[in-house]
Amino acid sequence: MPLHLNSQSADFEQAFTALLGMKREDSPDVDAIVADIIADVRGRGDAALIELTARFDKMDLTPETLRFSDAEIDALVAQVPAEEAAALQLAADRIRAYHTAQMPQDARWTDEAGADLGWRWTALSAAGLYVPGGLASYPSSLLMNAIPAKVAGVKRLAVTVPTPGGAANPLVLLAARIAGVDEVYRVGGAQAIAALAYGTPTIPPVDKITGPGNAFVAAAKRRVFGKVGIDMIAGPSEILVIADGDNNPEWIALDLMSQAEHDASAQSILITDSPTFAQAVEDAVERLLTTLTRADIAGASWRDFGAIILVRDMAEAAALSNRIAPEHLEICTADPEALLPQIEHAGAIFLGQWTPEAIGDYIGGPNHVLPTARSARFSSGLSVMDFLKRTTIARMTPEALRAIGPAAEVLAASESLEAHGLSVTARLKSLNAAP
Ligand SMILES: NC(=O)c1ccc[n+]([C@@H]2O[C@H](COP(=O)([O-])OP(=O)(O)OC[C@H]3O[C@@H](n4cnc5c(N)ncnc54)[C@H](O)[C@@H]3O)[C@@H](O)[C@H]2O)c1
Ligand SMILES: N[C@H](CO)Cc1c[nH]c[nH+]1
Ligand SMILES: [Zn+2]
Repeated sequence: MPLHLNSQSADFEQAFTALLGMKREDSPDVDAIVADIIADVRGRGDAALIELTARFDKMDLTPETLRFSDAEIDALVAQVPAEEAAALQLAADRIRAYHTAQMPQDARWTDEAGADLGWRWTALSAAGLYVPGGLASYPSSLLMNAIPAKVAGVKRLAVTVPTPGGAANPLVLLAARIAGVDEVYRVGGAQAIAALAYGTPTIPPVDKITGPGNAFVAAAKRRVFGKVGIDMIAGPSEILVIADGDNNPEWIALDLMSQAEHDASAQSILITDSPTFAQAVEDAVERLLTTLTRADIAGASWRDFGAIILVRDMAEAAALSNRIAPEHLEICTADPEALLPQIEHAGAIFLGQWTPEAIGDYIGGPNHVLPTARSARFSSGLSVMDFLKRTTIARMTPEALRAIGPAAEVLAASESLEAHGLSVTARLKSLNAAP
């Protein structure tokens, strides 16, 4: 049974705070292992990659076979059924269009002092994308990471994917091809992250690493941060549905289960003002859990981390949602647009009963790599901005320097930084000396 909370009950605040503080991830002590793996890859390059891949992925590689050849990618891509290829292509087109609209503008203007100011955006030179191996690998996640990078203008994009026992997912290779990535390596885990960050003779280093992975991958990303940029450390998936009583309980139950089936540590929460509807959704979930393929995972997630919260009205629902700051928020009310301005913290918002969260996972256009574990309070989902840098630009004319330079001299003196002040003074003197 999921947790049941009622905003009117005396112990609500205590129970809700406990819900917010729930620990949903094991953090096994992998850091020492990862530190050794990174040092090994830095020291021995490809030889370490080959040895670690034989140990962890039961696969024999040579420097020549670390990278998928074009012919190997062709052969795998040819195995993908036409219907799946068409769906992946449509997803890619829509994700590309959405992220193209996201591109920020350069700016340049002259202010009242005559100073020419602005900024410009430029892409990272090279990015690395980690794609988790085995059954956990999602071709949709490859598109969600690679397409924003391409749209931003990243010239080189390298993908690493473990292929345990030699098995590769053809859809992942097709997704790479559709996204325009042809540099794909058969390495995984901390060794892949180390190779992307520090480079080996076969894998040139990148500037930023994105993509999800297990505890070893996450620990390695934390360790290489600083040497390279990283996106975020994604936690188990979350969905919060705010729904009034005028919804189909079966649909809402499916939406809750759509994230529960990702991971036994995922979290699905329903907030509603209707006790009858709450009961109907709970009954619908129980029915679903007798048929869903991944009922074991979804059931564990619902039982251990699921919650149903009864509130007085939708304003209260919005306030609680803001405290939860969910990765995904569905607003299934008569007028979702009316509630939207009250929502301050959510990774992605889905409005109305015709917008199941799964549309956002695959085909809507927005990115599905989103902040989890309440980090939507201070961060956003993956976007073109993750692959761009903003550089400021300033140009003074003599008039502008005359107008604002003296204040710089004063501030430099106040910080006892003589050369700073003199660099302005020298120019002002030359201006004053000019006939
Ligand atoms: N979009 C998403 O957020 C998303 C998508 C897919 C998967 N995931 C997550 O990715 C993870 C997939 O995990 P996975 O393990 O199947 O694949 P993975 O690719 O993350 O990890 C496989 C690698 O882990 C390393 N490894 C395994 N055991 C090790 C050990 N004892 N010591 C050192 N290294 C070891 C190996 O190098 C192996 O190649 C899951 O946690 C899943 O939740 C998230
Ligand atoms: N919902 C996941 C992120 O929270 C992304 C995903 C990939 N495939 C299906 N769903
Ligand atoms: Zn999903």
